[in-house]
Amino acid sequence: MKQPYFPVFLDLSRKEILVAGGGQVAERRVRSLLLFTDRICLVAPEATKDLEKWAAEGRIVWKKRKIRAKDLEGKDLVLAATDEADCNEQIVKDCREKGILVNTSHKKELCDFLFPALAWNEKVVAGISSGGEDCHATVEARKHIQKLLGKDGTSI
Ligand SMILES: C[C@@]1(CC(=O)O)C2=NC(=C\c3[nH]c(c(CCC(=O)O)c3CC(=O)O)Cc3[nH]c(c(CC(=O)O)c3CCC(=O)O)/C=C3\N/C(=C\2)[C@@H](CCC(=O)O)[C@]3(C)CC(=O)O)/[C@H]1CCC(=O)O
Ligand SMILES: NC(=O)c1ccc[n+]([C@@H]2O[C@H](COP(=O)([O-])OP(=O)(O)OC[C@H]3O[C@@H](n4cnc5c(N)ncnc54)[C@H](O)[C@@H]3O)[C@@H](O)[C@H]2O)c1
Repeated sequence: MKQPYFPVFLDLSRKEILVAGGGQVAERRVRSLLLFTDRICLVAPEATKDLEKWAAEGRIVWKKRKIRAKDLEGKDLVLAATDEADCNEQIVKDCREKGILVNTSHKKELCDFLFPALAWNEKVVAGISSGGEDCHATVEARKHIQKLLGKDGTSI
């Protein structure tokens, strides 16, 4: 790894999270985040079936429209996951000005933090990263570690 990233384990229970975009990447990240918090706000004109379901169940708040700068107010952690690079980059810029930690799914160099793959059981949570260099290696490692932890970690 050229630049390994230091893993931190955040208490998300009092943090406000914003996810911009409602596609496959956003769904995967919300699925992971729902293990740790219910303070998730999604902003996207369209969303996948599972995201829609979580919104209907009240597990996340869904603002069904394009992102606006005002949506960042009061947020602690932001994930830009739209399919519009310009939009993601504007979100990163706005977050930097406001001192909000930001991740964007389209360009690792712009991320304050990387989104890990997760493996877990009742006692242990593992976050896995290749430092952004090889997502496939990360997925393989996640599968091995989940096996060691002895539980199917794919469902919430
Ligand atoms: C682990 C996981 C977590 C999650 O997303 O939940 C995750 N990516 C996963 C899957 C995945 N990623 C990609 C594909 C399509 C591959 C293909 O096409 O072959 C697939 C497979 C799929 O989607 O099925 C492509 C891709 N990924 C990034 C870029 C942009 C770039 O590299 O600059 C592009 C090109 C996008 C484009 O083309 O525009 C960037 C990032 N992806 C990260 C995390 C962060 C570093 C993780 C690490 O350090 O290893 C990092 C750096 C930043 C971030 O996003 O935080 C999850 C596996 C979950 C699991 O199954 O366990
Ligand atoms: N980091 C990763 O692991 C990874 C993996 C695959 C792709 N990607 C990148 O992530 C991007 C998103 O991937 P996807 O598969 O989820 O895309 P997708 O096309 O399935 O979904 C895009 C979503 O963004 C929403 N959107 C578009 N403009 C918006 C705006 N202005 N405000 C709010 N929401 C908006 C759309 O409504 C849609 O819900 C891709 O374009 C690619 O660059 C990253």
